[in-house]
Amino acid sequence: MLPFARITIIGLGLIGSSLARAIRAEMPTVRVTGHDADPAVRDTARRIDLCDDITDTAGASVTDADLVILCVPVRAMGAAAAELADDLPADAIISDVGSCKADVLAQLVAALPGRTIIPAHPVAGTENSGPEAGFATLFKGRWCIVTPPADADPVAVERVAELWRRVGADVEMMDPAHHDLVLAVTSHLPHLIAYTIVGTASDLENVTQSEVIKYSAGGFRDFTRIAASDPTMWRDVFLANKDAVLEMLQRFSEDLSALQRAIRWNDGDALFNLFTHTRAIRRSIIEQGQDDAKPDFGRAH
Ligand SMILES: NC(=O)C1=CN([C@@H]2O[C@H](COP(=O)(O)OP(=O)(O)OC[C@H]3O[C@@H](n4cnc5c(N)ncnc54)[C@H](O)[C@@H]3O)[C@@H](O)[C@H]2O)C=CC1
Ligand SMILES: O=C(O)C(=O)Cc1ccc(O)cc1
Repeated sequence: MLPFARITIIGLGLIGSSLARAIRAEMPTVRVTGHDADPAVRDTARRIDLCDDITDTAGASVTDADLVILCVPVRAMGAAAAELADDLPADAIISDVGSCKADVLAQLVAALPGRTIIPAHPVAGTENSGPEAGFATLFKGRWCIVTPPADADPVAVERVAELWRRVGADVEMMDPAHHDLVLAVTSHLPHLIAYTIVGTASDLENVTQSEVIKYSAGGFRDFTRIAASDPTMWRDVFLANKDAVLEMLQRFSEDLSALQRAIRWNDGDALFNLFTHTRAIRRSIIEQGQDDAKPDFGRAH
């Protein structure tokens, strides 16, 4: 049985539009309604026939929904939820796709007290944004981490999990705070490092911009892809997951200082031992057949 019959998607960018496409591809009888705060995004969504219906107000999009999924930047979640609160049916489940979970849960609980809130995070994406960047297969073979509050209704949790399985994701359950720590080191810190290194390279006085572009082979080129990610989305992630990111950044800075010291003092053994260890980690990921599908969130499209 289908987990939901009428799904509303709020925010029709990369993730919202991918979800709309995936639901229509995998569950064609489900009615998909969309809303976005940006009129230009609504126009595009109508032109590309993204949903069965696109509404001009958030309230009109949820009146008969049995699931509402918020796909807006993480610091906009509370405002987006508040806007539809008065029109949300009593038995509707509300979920989201935000990249960090504890702060978003707090926003949703404050905006929708007493409602059934089952947050989730599809660990799948690209550096692109907007309704035309989405694609139906984005979630296939990717993790979706569901982070229900401690007292969540297990039936509601299972329905949300089943939705994500239907669009191809492998579902895991996690505590929101633990999710935020794990993702701080596996996703948020790598983005921060990419933004930093691309900024550093572009600021150098004695290396020209054209040299940076011309010789951006290998590693640096990968960093430029990540550093092209959406500024609004990532500003919000770092501010909403501040504590976990700062904790991981502290550890990273200490490890970077240790490497700096090893280079300064010609400690080849320290460098060799670390690089041997990290190579073994990559190889064990590949042996488990997960190099493309799970831990590396950055599959290029
Ligand atoms: N981009 C990625 O790779 C991934 C993003 N996420 C999460 O998904 C969410 C959406 O990200 P993207 O789709 O990439 O962003 P996006 O920038 O492509 O789309 C966001 C959309 O939300 C709309 N919006 C903003 N505030 C709104 C409001 N109050 N009401 C209605 N619409 C509003 C914007 O107009 C925009 O069209 C974020 O919370 C992000 O953390 C999760 C996994 C991967
Ligand atoms: O494009 C990439 O490399 C990503 O890392 C995509 C991504 C961005 C944010 C998420 O919360 C999950 C996945």
